Order: sequence, then C-alpha cells, then structure tokens
Amino acid sequence: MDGSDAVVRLAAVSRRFGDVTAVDGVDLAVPAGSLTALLGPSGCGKTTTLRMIAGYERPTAGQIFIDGRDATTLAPEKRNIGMVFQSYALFPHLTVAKNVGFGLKVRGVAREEIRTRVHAALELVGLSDLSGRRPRELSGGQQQRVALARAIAIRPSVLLLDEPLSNLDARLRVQMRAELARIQRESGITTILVTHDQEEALQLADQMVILDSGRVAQAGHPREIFPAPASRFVATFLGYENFLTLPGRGLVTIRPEHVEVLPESDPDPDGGQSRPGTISHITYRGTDSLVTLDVAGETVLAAVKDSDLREGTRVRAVFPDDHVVSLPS
Ligand SMILES: Nc1ncnc2c1ncn2[C@@H]1O[C@H](COP(=O)(O)OP(=O)(O)OP(=O)(O)O)[C@@H](O)[C@H]1O
Repeated sequence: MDGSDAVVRLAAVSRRFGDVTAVDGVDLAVPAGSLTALLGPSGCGKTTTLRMIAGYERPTAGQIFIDGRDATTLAPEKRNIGMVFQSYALFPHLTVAKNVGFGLKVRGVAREEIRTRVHAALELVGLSDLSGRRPRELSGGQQQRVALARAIAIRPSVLLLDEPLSNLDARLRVQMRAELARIQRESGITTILVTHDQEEALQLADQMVILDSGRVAQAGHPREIFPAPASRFVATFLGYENFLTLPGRGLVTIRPEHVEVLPESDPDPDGGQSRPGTISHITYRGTDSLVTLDVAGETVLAAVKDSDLREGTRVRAVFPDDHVVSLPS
C-alpha cells in the first residue's frame, strides 16, 4: 500500500539519543481498523517508535502523519491517541467508572455523554458489573481491561499498546490475548501494539513490523512473514532454530518440528534432502522430544513425537523441501 489511506504513517523517521540511533529511517503505514504489531528484541527501538507516535518523543529526522495531518511536532494531547502502558497507570482513588471517564471529563465532554460512553466501553471489555470498584479490588486482568476501556472511551484515532499483557501470568496472558483480539475487532479501532512476544504478534496482528537495531527488518501479514522470513535475524526471532547449507539451496532454515528423524539405513526420501547424523541429546518435553543431532559437525534440532530414539544412535535427518526456507547468505 502507498500509505494514503493510513491512519498513522511514518516517513523516514529516526531518533538519536547522543551516539545511540534508537530508530533509524523507519517507514510505516497503519491502515484504518487494523492492528499493527511492532516487534523485536530488547533495545530494537519499539518503545521509542511508539513514544514518537504518541508525541512523548520528537523524531530527530522524518515525519509522522496522523489522520493525514503532519503531527511530527504536535503535542501529545492534540493527537487524539489512546494509550495503554505496561503498568496500566490507573488512578487508585477513583472507581472503575471514574477511571474510564477521566479522559472524557478533562476533554469537557458533557456528563450524560460521559455516562453513555463509559457504559459502552465497560460493556465492550466485559466489566459493566464492576464499575463501582477501585483498582485495588480488581485482578491484574481486570485492571488491564479498565486501562483498555479508558483508552477506548475517548474514541481515539489510534490506540497505542505498550506490552499491555506482559504483567499477566502465562495463562491469563493467553486469555487476554484472545480478549484483546475480540475488543479490537468489535471496536474496529486502529491499533499499534508493541511486543517482544512473537506469538502475540502472530495471533493478533494484521501487520507485523520486525525491528532490528532501529530498522525495519521485515514487515507484512503474519501469514506472509512466518513461512518466509527474509533474513536470519527474522527467522531466529520467529523461532527457526536450524541454519544450514544445503546443496542447490545455499543457506536455509527449517523449524525443528519439520525435521524428520529416520533410521540411518532408510533411503533418501522423495521431495527432500537428508543427512546422516548422530543423536547427541534428547530432551523430553511432554508432547514431544527435542532431539539434538550432530550432522557433520553442525547442530540440528528436531522435535519428534514418538521417541524410541536413544542418545548416540546414528540416524538420518530429513529436510522436506516444502518446509525448507532459503535465506540470503
Ligand atoms: N531517553 C533515552 N536516552 C538514551 N537512550 C535511550 C533513551 N530511550 C531509549 N534509548 C536507547 O534506544 C534504544 C532503543 O530503546 P527502546 O526502548 O526503544 O527499545 P525497545 O525495543 O522498546 O526495548 P525493550 O523491549 O527493552 O523495551 C536502546 O538502545 C535504548 O538504550
């Protein structure tokens, strides 16, 4: 897309802090109603990018457009942005309803209208019954929903979420992820989510933007990126663990669950290449076992279901063509 229908657009945006270039020439277009996930390892520039969109940080170069307007130097409160932080930042002395209505009150919205919008926002996040409680009387997941409702109630042009699920325990995180997907779909609100969790991005995003040292390493729909990472960096970040050179293919990667382990005496299979190797280690993981193979001095990981395999056994590691991804070397 050329970005003309984008709610948020970044054009060659950079941000330096002294010698550190936190964000380095990022172009980004976030279409209306979509969810874009900014993703990458610690220090890659996710939060700085989000803070520049929110207006808490100024770019040292480039431009930011919101709703088609140049917002590069606009104050945060003039940007019509809803934000949810890791810490939720709820007001402890205010009830849930007052927390959710806070942004509307400071914007001078009439009392009746505030009541209607607070009700709708609490309904959307499934908290209508708890509107009179204070934040300390809520679970982490419920506080999270209040923060979301508060951000949505102002009807922002864009909702910015900075690692919103990272303070929740693993089970709740998975539940809230599904809930966030539903809320975003139902509200149709344009959303930018910062996360270092690739599963979260894969599940939620219409567009994934993977950052590496402040630059866009790859951007696209999860279904495009996941099967075809453009570089070793992206592949590693998406959980591809095997990197090896295959004749006719050059440098390739393959996920452990796609490597097959056969008896050494088996013939080369159709539709794939294979290598003899030795099992150096087996880790039982409940639903499968992770088998570490030494293949001519290279380490190959294979996730196998049934395992009467033993350490020290000679085997054949098979790399099926349709799961082998070529990488630039
Ligand atoms: N105010 C600042 N002053 C100096 N350096 C900064 C500042 N803010 C960020 N940086 C640096 O910019 C780089 C990018 O930081 P940023 O917080 O954007 O990364 P991140 O991808 O959000 O990381 P994390 O996942 O750890 O939060 C890092 O090297 C960081 O140390």
